[in-house]
Amino acid sequence: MTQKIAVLGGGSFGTVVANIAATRGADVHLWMRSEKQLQDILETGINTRYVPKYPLHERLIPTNDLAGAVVGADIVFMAVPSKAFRVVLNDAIPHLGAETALVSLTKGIEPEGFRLMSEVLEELVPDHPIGVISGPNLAKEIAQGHLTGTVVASQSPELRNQVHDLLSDRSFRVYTNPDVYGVELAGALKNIYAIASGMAAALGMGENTRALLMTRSLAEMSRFAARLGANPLTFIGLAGVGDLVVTCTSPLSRNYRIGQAIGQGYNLKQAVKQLGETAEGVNTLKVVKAKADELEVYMPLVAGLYAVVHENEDVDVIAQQLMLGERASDVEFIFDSENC
Ligand SMILES: NC(=O)C1=CN([C@@H]2O[C@H](COP(=O)(O)OP(=O)(O)OC[C@H]3O[C@@H](n4cnc5c(N)ncnc54)[C@H](OP(=O)(O)O)[C@@H]3O)[C@@H](O)[C@H]2O)C=CC1
Ligand SMILES: O=C(CO)COP(=O)(O)O
Repeated sequence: MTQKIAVLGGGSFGTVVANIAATRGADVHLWMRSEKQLQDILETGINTRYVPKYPLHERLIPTNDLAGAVVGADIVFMAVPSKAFRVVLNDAIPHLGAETALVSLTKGIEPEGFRLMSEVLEELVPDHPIGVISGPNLAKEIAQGHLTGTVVASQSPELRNQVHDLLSDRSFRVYTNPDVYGVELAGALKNIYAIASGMAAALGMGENTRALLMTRSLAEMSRFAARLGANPLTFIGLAGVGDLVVTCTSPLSRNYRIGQAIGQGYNLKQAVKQLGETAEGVNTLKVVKAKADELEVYMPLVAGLYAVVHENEDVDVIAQQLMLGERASDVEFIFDSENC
């Protein structure tokens, strides 16, 4: 039987995931709040605002009727920014079927209570199968057909297989992982370091410096994640290293572009306005800085970036302090295991 899929959020990632599912034979309802955007897609067959030049499959039905999109859906994919996640989910809940699975595509953290999106799902729809998707997935590259790998994480093997079968195609490879928290945390945290990398690029860093920054970012994010109970090994997979590499090197990443703009001398407000799209890392930086302070986790890159982005400290001064002040152990999990 043909699956019914709902994707809530008509931005760049929601649109490409919806289109892949439609191309794979599902009936896909792509919900967006904007009437103007809906009319544009109905007229042109393209989401010109978010993914121009990407023709949408005829099985993809754009809509702004949330109830109609969700009713009878086998899977609901949540593709709105984290700040809108809870509100949109609450609106969807009365229309969910008893068996409907929910999968988050969102890479952010709710500030109140430091909740990841899977935790919001667990809180609000505890009886439904839930999962997350994360990985090196620049939406615009997926739209161009570049070979891409993603990770679906869920504690339900059935849901992992269902999403794998739904979305796998010649250019989109789906890998699976049971570590929901680690996969999701990696996707949220790397946005912070993408901002740092964009900033360093604007300041003229060399390739040695880029390698240093990315490797120390990985050390810092896995240290934080391990403290919160995630499996640090998840961070060497696609959702960790993979996503860190792509967002720390590509100007297609919106977080990287925020960093670039700040490195060029714009303030945060100007950088965000110029971007005009979602850059989750700006808020994630705030939330993670507060959590790291609370838990006393050593995160010098987060602390330095926070000072520049949110406290207007001078970027050159902080950049110098950062690398000079860092602790000198390379792979600290080795030291931990040797009890040094
Ligand atoms: N783009 C990418 O390459 C990837 C993005 N992600 C993650 O996916 C999530 C969504 O990002 P992305 O698609 O890129 O974002 P975009 O900025 O491209 O689009 C955001 C979408 O969410 C909608 N939206 C925003 N606020 C609300 C709200 N309160 N109620 C309803 N709809 C709302 C916007 O509608 P409107 O246009 O009306 O404002 C728009 O359709 C983020 O967490 C991001 O980190 C994950 C992997 C890849
Ligand atoms: O998460 C992404 C790629 O995997 C998208 O990154 P940005 O949100 O920085 O564009």
